[in-house]
Amino acid sequence: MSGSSSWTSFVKSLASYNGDLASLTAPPFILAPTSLAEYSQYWAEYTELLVAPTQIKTVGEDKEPVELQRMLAVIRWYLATLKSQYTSRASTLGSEKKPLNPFLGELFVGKWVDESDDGHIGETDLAIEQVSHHPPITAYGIENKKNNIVLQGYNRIKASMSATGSLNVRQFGHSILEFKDLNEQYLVTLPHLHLEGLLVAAPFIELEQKSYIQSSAGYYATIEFTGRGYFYGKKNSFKAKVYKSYEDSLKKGKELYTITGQWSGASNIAKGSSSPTSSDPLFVDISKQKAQTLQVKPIEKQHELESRRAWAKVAEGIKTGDMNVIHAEKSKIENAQRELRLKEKEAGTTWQNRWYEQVDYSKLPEDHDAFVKLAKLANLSIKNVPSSTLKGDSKEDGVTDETHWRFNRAKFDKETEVLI
Ligand SMILES: CCC(=O)OC[C@H](C)CC[C@H]1O[C@H]2C[C@H]3[C@@H]4CC=C5C[C@@H](O)CC[C@]5(C)[C@H]4CC[C@]3(C)[C@H]2[C@@H]1C
Repeated sequence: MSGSSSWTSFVKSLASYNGDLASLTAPPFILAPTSLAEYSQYWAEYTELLVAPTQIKTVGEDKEPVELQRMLAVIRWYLATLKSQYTSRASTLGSEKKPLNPFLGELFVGKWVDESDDGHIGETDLAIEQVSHHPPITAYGIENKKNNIVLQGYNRIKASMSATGSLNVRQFGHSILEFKDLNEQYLVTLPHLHLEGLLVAAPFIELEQKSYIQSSAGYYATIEFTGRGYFYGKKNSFKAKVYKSYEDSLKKGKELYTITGQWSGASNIAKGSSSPTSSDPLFVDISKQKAQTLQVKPIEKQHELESRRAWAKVAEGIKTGDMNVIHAEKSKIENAQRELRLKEKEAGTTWQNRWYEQVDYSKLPEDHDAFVKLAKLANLSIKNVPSSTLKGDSKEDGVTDETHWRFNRAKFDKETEVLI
């Protein structure tokens, strides 16, 4: 591996890693020429699967309620997002890479056009904003007007090195998926992950523990992740269990369905609590689904806050492996940011978020939006704690903060300068 000596010294620096990823000067070959702000596009690369639940309106031949069929279709979409989120760099760049650290107010917008043969998907628009720099928080809003779908969420991570040299990453945030014509919403929480292969300069992600999906129709799913592990096991493995409600998940044998396989490939489904085998019906084969390419304006047409324009020179330096250019161009961006913060401090102002706002649920009625109701149905904490934290879990003890980032769709729809 080129630059293995610089990697060795880099790995040594990991030993004193203090949790702030930006503090690490990783060698060029491990740097992605992409800002972390872009990563939230992975929530909607499979627009066919994102839209599919809204196409289910009648009871199927197996007489399953439409809401249950839609829950299964949402789980298919969720699995596809995992493949995008956690394997895209490995499949395009050869391994996981270190993304650029977004600056406050960095924007990333784009659209997926309808590639279906009957036009049932319509256009899907993406609006990402780096809403916080300390700590780094990315908020995203995805709109599919034709089927009246809004997907919004935000992401923050806390990273730490493990004694065995892998990077443990806990995620904060969640996604809220709304099918407005059906008056149906879903709360989707995030898995924890760790990066293996750091010591051999070929890092890749494995998901771990659990994430949850709660439907406003009551259906509740747990998705448990296991990696290659020590015993025989395929990478990217998961087991999903679908219940009529959270309460049913506490009782033995109440699974409506069990789904097992690889979230990046094929999975099978069986009714009830028994784990399906490959002779059971195929649930989905994500590797056979087509991810769509996001359409992003050419850099010369972008606003100065837009990610690919702002980072263009740094990205060029990463592509040519020129550490001097990377350092010089990154410093320009960082110095400009320091200047901005200084001016704001002197003027007694703070940076105004553009399309997102912090919502403090402790000050709002429960039915302010779908979040509190869905979290309660799923016995999930509404506090600002790591995603997928259950209500009453030790992580939330003492935390009083109930603020979360929310998409202000009206502001985005009124946007005149940063256009898709
Ligand atoms: C340990 C320090 C270091 O720089 O090591 C370099 C190595 C490439 C590993 C660290 C970086 O690995 C990257 C992977 C990134 C996650 C990938 C996907 C997602 C999903 C998305 O929806 C939210 C963000 C998230 C969790 C990324 C967070 C940042 C990660 C862990 C990068 C690490 C700095």
